[in-house]
Amino acid sequence: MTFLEMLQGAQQRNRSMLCVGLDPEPARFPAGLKDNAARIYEFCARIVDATGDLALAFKPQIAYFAAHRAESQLEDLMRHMRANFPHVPVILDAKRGDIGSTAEQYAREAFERYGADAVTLSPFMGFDSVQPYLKHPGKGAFLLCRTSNPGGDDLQNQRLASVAGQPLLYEHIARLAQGPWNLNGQLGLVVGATYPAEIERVRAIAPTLPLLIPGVGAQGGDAVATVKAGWRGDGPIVVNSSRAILYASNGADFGEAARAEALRTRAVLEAARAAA
Ligand SMILES: O=C(O)c1cc(=O)[nH]c(=O)n1[C@@H]1O[C@H](COP(=O)(O)O)[C@@H](O)[C@H]1O
Repeated sequence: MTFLEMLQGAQQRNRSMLCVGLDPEPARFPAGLKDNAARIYEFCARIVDATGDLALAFKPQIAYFAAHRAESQLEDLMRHMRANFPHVPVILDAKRGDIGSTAEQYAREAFERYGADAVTLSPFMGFDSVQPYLKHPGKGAFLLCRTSNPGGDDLQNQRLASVAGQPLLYEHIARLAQGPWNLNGQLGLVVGATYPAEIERVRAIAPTLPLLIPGVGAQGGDAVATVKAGWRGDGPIVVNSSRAILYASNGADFGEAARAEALRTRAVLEAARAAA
């Protein structure tokens, strides 16, 4: 099964465009787990169990595990997600980008060590830094295109005078990903929910690619505008929310609160899709 087929299957089964982001910060854990990096797995597994039937995808952010020397907990979590929610794809948010020989190792880390279904990548170093990931059949790769942060403007909104039509850099990335770089249909793009006009522009250039769209929830992106700008029947959107779900409560009811927030966000997204 390809990553795209897996996404489409989860979308239909869970009636969801919501990606639950797993960015565990022990300092924000509830009492009993708080400040204890040895409990990262436990915290995340509770969130996964509370939201797995509502999610289109899960997205663990690798830095939140590595910073606490918690890679083995991430391995356990990947196994937990696979065992309990085998139909929900897992996007490892690693934002890698390096020369081909090193990229081969990063690809093995994501797909073989952690067993991820897809990974996030920076396209900054060009196609040979992306290609090693495409040698893993059925796996997906989301290229950073128009990111959700304000500093995304610094490079992504620069005009490329040397390219026909003088596109902005993010438009050029979208064109490459929809066309010549997408050898086996494995690519998608990352576009921030904080910039709906740019989501619309990317969707026009890349009508069929899956779009990973972070920025609703804690970053204040507009979920309804996001769906309106990005959703097409043949181009799925994966709308990520991390902190708003993870820390919906800092009490013992954090799992229930995460579920309530995931339900709420999923409903907003689905209503916007029905109206689109
Ligand atoms: O690639 C990403 O996931 C990503 C790209 C982007 O442009 N903006 C962005 O916020 N992210 C990630 O998405 C998550 C957003 O988290 P919240 O703001 O807590 O929902 C974090 O893990 C970010 O690293």
